[in-house]
Amino acid sequence: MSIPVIIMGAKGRMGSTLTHLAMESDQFTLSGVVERAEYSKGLETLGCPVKHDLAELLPSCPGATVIDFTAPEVSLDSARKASKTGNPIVIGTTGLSADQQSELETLARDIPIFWSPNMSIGVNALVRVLPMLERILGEAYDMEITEIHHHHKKDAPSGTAVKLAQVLAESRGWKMDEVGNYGRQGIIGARPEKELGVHALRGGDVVGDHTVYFFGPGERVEVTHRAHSRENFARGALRAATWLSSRKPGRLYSMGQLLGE
Ligand SMILES: NC(=O)C1=CN([C@@H]2O[C@H](COP(=O)(O)OP(=O)(O)OC[C@H]3O[C@@H](n4cnc5c(N)ncnc54)[C@H](OP(=O)(O)O)[C@@H]3O)[C@@H](O)[C@H]2O)C=CC1
Ligand SMILES: O=C(O)C1=N[C@H](C(=O)O)C[C@H](O)C1
Repeated sequence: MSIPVIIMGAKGRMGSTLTHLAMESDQFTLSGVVERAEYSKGLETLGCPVKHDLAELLPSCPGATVIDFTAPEVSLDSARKASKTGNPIVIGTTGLSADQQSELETLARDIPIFWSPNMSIGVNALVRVLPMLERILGEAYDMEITEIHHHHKKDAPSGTAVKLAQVLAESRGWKMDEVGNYGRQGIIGARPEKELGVHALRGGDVVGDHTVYFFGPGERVEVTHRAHSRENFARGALRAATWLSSRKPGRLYSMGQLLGE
């Protein structure tokens, strides 16, 4: 069975990767793409409808899954539009505010919505194993996270770093809004024991690196994930679209459920 998909932001880094993978695969049908008018030149060669507003496409694509890697306000708008027509939606956009996340959760009661800040299997495997590492090493180990991304990236820290920090903080019984330290400068004094540093580096064309550090007495453990290409994110999103097509609404789904919590 072929899964019909609509790609938002088809000229973007993730949008174009998704569009090409969906076109190449017989497991997906490209029902249409959406891109802003000034950037949509060339998309007509895809041989599917090209629109500038998702709302123009949805009524003619019942059941098609929208895949959206754009910007927070755009993804939220896509979810609102999809909720009017009942289309499922997979969102990979990061940098959503707490209010935007909570609106997604509300919309997910009406339509199937999947949102993950990182669609790679590797990072989601890390999400699983980090609490175990944290428990084994214990509180004597200071935790810090660094992330490196290309110079075009708009949000910081990355959605993945935010997720990894949440997982580590929860494992230690901490709250990120109480212990998070996002970059250091000046005479800051000694590092408090109850702190979790998250630091963003930007430059060049780095696809996405994340390192979690556990600094302990006389040693340190470093766990690194490096994405080599955007294809692994896109393949994860297409896998999510397939998985979501047989899910009912009710809760905001993520990679945890897809991989079997
Ligand atoms: N979850 C995951 O695994 C991953 C998530 N991401 C996240 O995905 C998001 C996008 O990243 P990336 O692809 O690098 O960014 P890009 O800027 O390359 O792509 C975003 C695209 O969306 C387009 N867009 C903006 N507004 C609209 C609109 N109203 N209608 C249609 N299209 C629109 C942009 O057009 P324009 O250029 O005109 O603004 C652009 O083409 C980011 O939040 C990033 O963090 C990225 C990789 C993996
Ligand atoms: O913007 C990107 O490129 C990426 N964004 C995601 C994030 O913010 O975590 C995932 C990946 O690291 C690439």
